[in-house]
Amino acid sequence: MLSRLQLGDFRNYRQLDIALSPSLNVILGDNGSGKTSLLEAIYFIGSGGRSFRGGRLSRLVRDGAPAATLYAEVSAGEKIHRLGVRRTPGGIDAIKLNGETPRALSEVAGLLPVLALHPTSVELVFGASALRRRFMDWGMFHVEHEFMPVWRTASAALKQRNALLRTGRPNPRELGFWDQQLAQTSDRIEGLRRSYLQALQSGLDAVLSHLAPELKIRVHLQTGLQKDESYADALARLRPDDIRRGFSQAGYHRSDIRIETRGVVARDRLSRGQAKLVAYGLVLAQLPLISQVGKVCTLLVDDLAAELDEEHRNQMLGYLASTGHQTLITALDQPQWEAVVQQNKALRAIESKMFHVEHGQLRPLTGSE
Ligand SMILES: Nc1ncnc2c1ncn2[C@@H]1O[C@H](COP(=O)(O)OP(=O)(O)OP(=O)(O)O)[C@@H](O)[C@H]1O
Repeated sequence: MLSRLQLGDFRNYRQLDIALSPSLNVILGDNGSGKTSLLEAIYFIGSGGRSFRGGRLSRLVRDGAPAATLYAEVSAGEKIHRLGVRRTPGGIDAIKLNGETPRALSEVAGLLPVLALHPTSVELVFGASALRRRFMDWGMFHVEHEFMPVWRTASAALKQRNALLRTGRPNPRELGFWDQQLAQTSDRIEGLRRSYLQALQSGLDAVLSHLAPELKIRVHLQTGLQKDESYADALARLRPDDIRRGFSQAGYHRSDIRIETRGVVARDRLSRGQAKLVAYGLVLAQLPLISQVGKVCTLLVDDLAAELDEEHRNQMLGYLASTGHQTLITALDQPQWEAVVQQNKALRAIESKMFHVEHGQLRPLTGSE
């Protein structure tokens, strides 16, 4: 988990140095003060250099500054890892982990598992399949040690096959070889994804029973294969069309999670508010799976009050207090937050730290300051 974070010239933070609680951290501040930017910095470190709010990553660097710097101390059991990253508007130009220089930030993505609940999380239900694939592969990356090597082989096979297809006249023997590689690795990845989704389903049932018992949701792997078809069959069937189009239409890279409610695809049935609850439920369902492999997640929760009605928000906060994972949550003001805490026994019981941000300046708050 993240024990300390320092920022330099990141968004509206000229300088920041924050020591975090291993359980709950509440970030208070007016609109535009820098709450989301703080969560975004943590997400950037844990996700291999991504942002959860879209837009151009070059904007992460404070206006007028040459580069943003991020430094994190991540504790894992007794050990503390020290990670420093510098990002210019053009890209990441320096990374240091415990004095060594990794090739890419994605290489150290296992260090700090981060999950975020934010206004665009709902896209997990309504958005493109790539988001759901990334979501399930994130979980498998952290809990299934076999996943990453198979995924790398599959991704290399896909690249080679697509390059051959793009020539327009691929050598059949060469294509046959890559077909076999892609089919085998896709079968293995889908097997892992199926087991993962089964485990995720149990987590989802448990979360939704707290959060929104009225919602009944099932998740399945959707492969795009025809009935009883293998990947080898599908690649053979689609081969002439793949050659015409110049890319592979079957494989692990085309799968999706089918999210259903009472037998209907969820995106065609749920209201936006319900879909938000389902998206949050899916994200939170990953937590027990991460716990099972002895890891702790850092959960970033942005703007919950704006996203959920009071009843669901309180249920959600009660649930968040019980996960055992490190949580950062943003809220507008202290009286509002304290009123929420008053209503919520689980929140009162958990050890927490509170911070106030104003114009990119953060200070710790204590008690009823
Ligand atoms: N590259 C940048 N350089 C300087 N300031 C920036 C940069 N990018 C964003 N900002 C500013 O940083 C401020 C903080 O934005 P942030 O989204 O973190 O606020 P917030 O506290 O989450 O607000 P809200 O409650 O409205 O969501 C905003 O005023 C924004 O205009």
